[in-house]
Amino acid sequence: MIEIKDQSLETFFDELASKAPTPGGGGAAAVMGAQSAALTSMVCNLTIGKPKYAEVEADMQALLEKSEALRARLTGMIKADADVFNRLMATYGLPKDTDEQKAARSAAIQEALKEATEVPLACAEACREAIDLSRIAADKGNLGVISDAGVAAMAGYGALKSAALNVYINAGSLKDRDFAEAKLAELEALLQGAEAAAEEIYQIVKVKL
Ligand SMILES: Nc1nc(=O)c2c([nH]1)NC[C@@H]1CN(c3ccc(C(=O)N[C@@H](CCC(=O)O)C(=O)O)cc3)C=[N+]21
Repeated sequence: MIEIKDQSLETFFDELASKAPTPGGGGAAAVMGAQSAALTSMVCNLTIGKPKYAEVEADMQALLEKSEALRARLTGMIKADADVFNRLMATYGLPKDTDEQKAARSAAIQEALKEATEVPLACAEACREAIDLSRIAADKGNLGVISDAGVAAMAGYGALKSAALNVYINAGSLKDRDFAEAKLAELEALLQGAEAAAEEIYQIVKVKL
C-alpha cells in the first residue's frame, strides 16, 4: 500500500473525506504543519543566494536547516497519526463477551488512547516550532514572497489548534487522569502565546505588502 505522504493530493483528500477512520483530523493537522514548514523553507530558498539579501544569508541558511528538519518530522506524523488512530479503532473491536475479555479490551483501549494523545501532542509541539520559524522568515525573507511567510504562520497556527483538539478528544477518554492532566499541561504551555505570535507575524507581513 502506498504511504499517505506518497499519495496524490486528490487521493489523500478523497480518503480524508471518506468514512474511513484514517486519515482523520490528526493527520490533517500534521499536513497543515508540514505545509507551514515547507512555506518557511520556500521563503529561505528564494532569499538565499540573492545579493540583495546577503546580509541575512547565514540566518536564512540556518532557518532552512531547521524548517526542513521540521517538515520531515511533521510529514512523518501524518502516518504516525493514522497508525495510532487505526490501532485505537482496532481495540474498540476487541471481544467483550467475558469479564476477562472486557478487562483486556479496556486496558488495550486505554493504552491506545495514550498513544493517540501523545502523537497529536508531539504534532502540536512541532507546529508551535513552525509558527516560531515562520517569524524569522517574515522578519528577514525576500519581500517578493513575504506573504508566504504569513501563510506559514497561519498554517502553523491552524495546525497547532487542530492538533490540540485531537489531544483534548483523546485525553478526555483517559482513565489515567494523572497522565491526561500532565499531557494537557504540556499542551497548554505550547498554546500559550501562540495566537498572539501568529497574529503578530500576520501583521509583520501585512505591513510589508
Ligand atoms: N490522534 C488522533 N487522530 C485522529 O484523526 C482522531 C483522533 N485522534 N481522535 C478522534 C478523532 C475522531 N476521528 C474519527 C474519524 C473517523 C471515524 C469513523 O469513520 N468511524 C466509523 C468507523 C469505521 C470503522 O470502524 O472502520 C464509524 O463510526 O462509522 C471515527 C473517528 C479521528 N480522530
